[in-house]
Amino acid sequence: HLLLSAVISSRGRSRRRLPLPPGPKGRPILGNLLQLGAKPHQTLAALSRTYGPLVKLRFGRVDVVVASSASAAAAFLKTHDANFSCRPPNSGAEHIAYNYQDLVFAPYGPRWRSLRKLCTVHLFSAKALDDFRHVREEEAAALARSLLAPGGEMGVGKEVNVCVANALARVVIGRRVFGGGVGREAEEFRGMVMEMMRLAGVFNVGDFVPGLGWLDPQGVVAGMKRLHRRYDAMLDKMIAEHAAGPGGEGNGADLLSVMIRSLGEAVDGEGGTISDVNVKALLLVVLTSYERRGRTPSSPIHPVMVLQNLFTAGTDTTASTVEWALAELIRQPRVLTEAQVEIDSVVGRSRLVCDGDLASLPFLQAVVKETFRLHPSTPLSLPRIASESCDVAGYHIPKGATLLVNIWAIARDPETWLSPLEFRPERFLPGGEHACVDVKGTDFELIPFGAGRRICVGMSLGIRMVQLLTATLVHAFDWALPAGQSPEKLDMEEAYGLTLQKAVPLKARATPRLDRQAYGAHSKA
Ligand code: HEM
Repeated sequence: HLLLSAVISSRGRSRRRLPLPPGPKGRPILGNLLQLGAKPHQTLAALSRTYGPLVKLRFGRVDVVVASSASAAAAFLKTHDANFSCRPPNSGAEHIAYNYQDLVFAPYGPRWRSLRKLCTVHLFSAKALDDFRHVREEEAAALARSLLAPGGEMGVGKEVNVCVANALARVVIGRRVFGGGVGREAEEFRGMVMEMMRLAGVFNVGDFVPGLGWLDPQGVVAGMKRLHRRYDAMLDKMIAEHAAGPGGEGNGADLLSVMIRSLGEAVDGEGGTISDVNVKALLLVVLTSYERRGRTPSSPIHPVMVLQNLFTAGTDTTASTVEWALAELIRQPRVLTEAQVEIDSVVGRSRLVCDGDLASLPFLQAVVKETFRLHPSTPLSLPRIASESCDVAGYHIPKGATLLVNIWAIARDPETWLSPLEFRPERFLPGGEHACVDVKGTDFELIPFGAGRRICVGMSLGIRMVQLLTATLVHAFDWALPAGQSPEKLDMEEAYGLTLQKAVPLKARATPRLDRQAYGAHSKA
């Protein structure tokens, strides 16, 4: 047996190593970091036009491979997914994610699995989505009512953000967070999430050239530390209010209540159960300030970390997708009218859209898919790391390489998409070129939520929320741009961050188009 292994391994050694994927030459020390520019997803897309769908770069000391076609993405996220199921170390995980103690950055393993399961069962399963549908409907109705208030043009993104944050908060901590709509607190929260996404989107020199980390030339680490303190304070307040008792949904079905109840069964980093954890004591620890940094990977799952993940990953992604959808529809009045006609025919004009209507609105669903295609909220997905070296599509991928999947470029690939830059929902309708394509991680030409083991955990909720809110805005209002702005000239420029914002926030005037009483009622007649 030993002899056999020796023969196999010597054969492995003597086999010629495949070449690395092609890519531009980098500079000394920083490699290709300075070539990324202000919109790395666009720069990387341009590089893939020169070098092909698999490009190799070097950021400081780190090898980076970028996949920019559906088949390259499938090779990594399907064929080799197990080897790419961890995320690379980075300053964000250290300074913001409580030293990797969260769900987004946790190494693939038992702790990650138990966190994911907890969230899936209580928030994102079909049953959980059903149990909380009234929450989404009530918050969508509150959004519609807030838009009724007279007052000229409004920032659509801000309004939607409050709505999404409240809907999420009700299922996660059992209460709304911004009772008063767009106000100081809501603005501050949104600012924090946007700052987090901006900082997390920066390719931080210190992550790639450890020797330069102390200089923090882009100010990323300093910014993250500042932000971390503000986040901490906000989450502590949320948890304290939760612990203070009644006033929330009241039935203890929210995720925080569930987590507090189930902490005793939580799985630690080594795969064992922590059965002797006193839940009450743990909650107390949360409520009094304590040293969170430097916790070892075997520490128990902590509610704060998961809450932070869910609020950060769930609000801006969802809200900015709705903002992009509305901007596209305002730009193309024909498509907006078609969506309104469809919803009117199913819902009428005497009530708002409800969750149960969505399945009967194929055109609206196609509008949402087309928005996810052109404006995926995390254009470079979230990075993965090669746990071992491997061969992909005829190239050698070294161990420790960072994988970036350019889901933005894939969804605009002219090899796959007809008139890729046109907003044309019909492509997803029966008879269209992509009639059977969905966004759920199996059709690699459209993977706004990523794919494979670490696909977005909140995908089911994200899709429902974007559909419901887009449908509500389209059905309940006619939309007009501020005087002097023409729809076809609407600015659609992108501002890069971990999430892709509209560089110029959409401002528009909403005119109600339903019966007055509809804005207070959303149940099926
Ligand atoms: C429009 C909506 C959304 C989009 C486009 C989106 C996109 C993504 C993408 C691309 C990833 C990386 C997947 C990968 O590595 O392959 C991700 C991960 C994640 N998303 Fe989302 N997301 C959305 C909404 C949400 C919501 C509503 C939540 C929760 C409330 C959420 C929570 C997460 C978490 C926790 C992860 C990390 C999962 C892991 O590492 O196991 N997302 N998302």
